[in-house]
Amino acid sequence: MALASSTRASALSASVARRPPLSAFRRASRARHGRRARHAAASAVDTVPLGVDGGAYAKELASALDAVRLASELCQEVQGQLMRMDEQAETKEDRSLVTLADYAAQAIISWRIAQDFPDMTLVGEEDAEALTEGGEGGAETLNKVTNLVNKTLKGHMGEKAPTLSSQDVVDAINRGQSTGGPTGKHWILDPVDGTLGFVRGDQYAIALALMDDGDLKVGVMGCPNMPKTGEVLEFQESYAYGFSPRLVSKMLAGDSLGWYKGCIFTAVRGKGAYMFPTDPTLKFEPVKVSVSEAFDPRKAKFTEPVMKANSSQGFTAAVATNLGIECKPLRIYSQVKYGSVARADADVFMKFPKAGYMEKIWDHAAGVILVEEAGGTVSDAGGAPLNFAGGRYIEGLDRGIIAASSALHAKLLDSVAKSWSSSQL
Ligand SMILES: Nc1ncnc2c1ncn2[C@@H]1O[C@H](COP(=O)(O)OS(=O)(=O)O)[C@@H](OP(=O)(O)O)[C@H]1O
Ligand SMILES: [Mg+2]
Ligand SMILES: [Mg+2]
Ligand SMILES: [Mg+2]
Repeated sequence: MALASSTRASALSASVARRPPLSAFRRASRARHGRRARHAAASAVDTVPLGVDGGAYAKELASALDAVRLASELCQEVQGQLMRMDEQAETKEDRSLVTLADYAAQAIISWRIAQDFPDMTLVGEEDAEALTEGGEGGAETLNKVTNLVNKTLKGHMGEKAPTLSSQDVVDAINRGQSTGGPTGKHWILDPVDGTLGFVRGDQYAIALALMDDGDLKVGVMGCPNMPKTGEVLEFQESYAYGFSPRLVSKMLAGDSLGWYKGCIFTAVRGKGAYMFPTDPTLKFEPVKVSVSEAFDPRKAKFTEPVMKANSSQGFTAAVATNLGIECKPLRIYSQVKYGSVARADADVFMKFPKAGYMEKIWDHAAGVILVEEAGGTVSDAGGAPLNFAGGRYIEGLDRGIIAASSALHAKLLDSVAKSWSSSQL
């Protein structure tokens, strides 16, 4: 299967052709979500667990949650195929990995949000160029992506599910080519963040955020392999398969009771951050999540990217030592790292990419609002908040990204400054 470049902007289409009647989606959504559906006037609002308040963004939160649930299910299926070697990852022109799931998750999320917000704009990681200009291989991939999207919709909506054409799927993916900006509402999407973790059977995240007039307002992050119990993250295992007896006993030591892994996080500006199971049939109350309170350097943990190529692990080790942290780093693929800081599995997150690397807004948007709403602070290495309104990249980023509880953030900033000047000597 040959895949062509995904970097050149493709022709855009603002709408998905043959959109099914909204009422069909709403009826199916109600049927699927059973009892709660009777209380809700608007369609997707029934998907939001009781106690999670979307405030002025209730409709956007509901839509985002439904979209991320669809994509989570789809990704789990593809990860299973990858583990069984029925499918394989491909390499984009920038040498990064891409799978059927990256395309299909962007398509299904884009399509789902557009059902509720037909004029929405989306800053998404993927484009469909490799599927439309990749010759026979591209056509074959597009066919598989389309089948995956339709199968997932059918699983959720039953007979009422629309059948999207390949062109619908291409249009939905390419809607993600927006450059965002400081005015109006823009959705920001990483359909599969941590694709390397995804293909290795490990952690990944479906990361969706809404920015309104330059400020992040909503974040929904699906983490289908994230264990409910934080300390389990330290075990280097294949989260896509069953767990080893050692890990299961560790998980059962918590109060998991049927919810061992699979977490969705939601955050709405001013309304807090919550976690509940990815699997909608598990009826657990949403848990309000908060960053770690006290900082005890002997017990503190910091989290960072797995790959040395993505962040300087030597520099972060120096910062951690300066803070007095003794534990080895918790290296996790994807924005699951932000989730682990938000629910206090880790106290600190750091990422220091190579000089010249431009961070993309979809790699951080959902995670940042999640940590902020859990009581934390996220900034660049100079202490400035990240700028999500400057286009597809985080403009003006000073060196790297750090996150911690608001109290610890000041100390962290100080340690970064000290370690930076000594590393320059
Ligand atoms: N050179 C370089 N430096 C820094 N960051 C890079 C680099 N190349 C890629 N990326 C982006 O990193 C995203 C994955 O981040 P992770 O934190 O999951 O990295 S790691 O695999 O744990 O090391 C990854 O996101 P996905 O493509 O969605 O997986 C990339 O956008
Ligand atoms: Mg990628
Ligand atoms: Mg990413
Ligand atoms: Mg991605």
